[in-house]
Amino acid sequence: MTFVSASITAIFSTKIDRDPKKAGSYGVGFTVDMGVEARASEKNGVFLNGERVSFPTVEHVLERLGGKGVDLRTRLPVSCGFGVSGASALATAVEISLQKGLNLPFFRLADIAHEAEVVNRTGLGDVVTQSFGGIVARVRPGSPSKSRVERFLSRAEVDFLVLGQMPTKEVLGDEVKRRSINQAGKKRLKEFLKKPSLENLFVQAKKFSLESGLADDEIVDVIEAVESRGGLASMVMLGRSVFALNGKGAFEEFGGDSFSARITGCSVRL
Ligand SMILES: Nc1ncnc2c1ncn2[C@@H]1O[C@H](COP(=O)(O)OP(=O)(O)O)[C@@H](O)[C@H]1O
Ligand SMILES: CC(C)(COP(=O)(O)O)[C@@H](O)C(=O)O
Repeated sequence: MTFVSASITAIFSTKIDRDPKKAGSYGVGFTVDMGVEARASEKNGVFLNGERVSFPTVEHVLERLGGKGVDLRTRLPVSCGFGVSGASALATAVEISLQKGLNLPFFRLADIAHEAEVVNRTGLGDVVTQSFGGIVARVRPGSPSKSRVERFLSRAEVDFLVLGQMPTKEVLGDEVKRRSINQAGKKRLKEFLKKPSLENLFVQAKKFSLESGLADDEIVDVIEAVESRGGLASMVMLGRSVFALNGKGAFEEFGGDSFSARITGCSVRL
């Protein structure tokens, strides 16, 4: 079994390129001790929590490595900003390599998972965050082997509230949205790096979610409710979800599913 952490993006700006190795994103995200477990399978195709699904990002990895099938398990919601697609792609790449005795270097597998994400527009920087682990600032975009990151370790429990899905493909395909995302994302990454504390991550992330236009009224209401009780909160990119420090009490007055997870520096486990 291979486990790969969820990746929660707080701030990002896109770098689109025809070459998947050069495409990616700048930004800041973090990994937690919840994620996706993958097991190589003799059955053809992708199974998610026991059900056969269409998952082109993972199918891309299977094809590239000559794998038959994979059984994925997760308690995380899909398409809600937790980088389930990136975790699934990376965990599948590691599993298939082990099953087939390919002995490929880790960063070769990570680059294949990144390529699968970029080609299918299900993510840009998640696999980079997941390859390194912790609080990861992506200062040079691209595939894991080409990117450059600043990595910070932090001990914290983060609360999450999931209000709904936001298909990554649609947002990344919208040029107008991309323009405001990129403008805000570059600025907020710079401001985070000036003081790379967990608290400043929340401050800059909230500004990013407002300036980029990605946070809707309900998301803003949740963030403000957490703050009014003395916590910190921002929006999970890209999903209708919120992450918070001391958010549990405030979450109770809203619908949606909530759970908590710890930040981890160890994002890939066998
Ligand atoms: N039940 C499902 N609901 C939504 N997407 C699914 C489901 N099963 C598999 N998928 C695949 O998962 C991908 C989710 O990718 P993405 O929108 O990037 O979400 P995430 O934030 O979880 O990475 C979809 O593009 C789709 O191909
Ligand atoms: C924010 C996003 C572009 C998408 O993230 P997700 O919806 O979780 O796949 C991510 O890949 C990033 O570059 O930081």
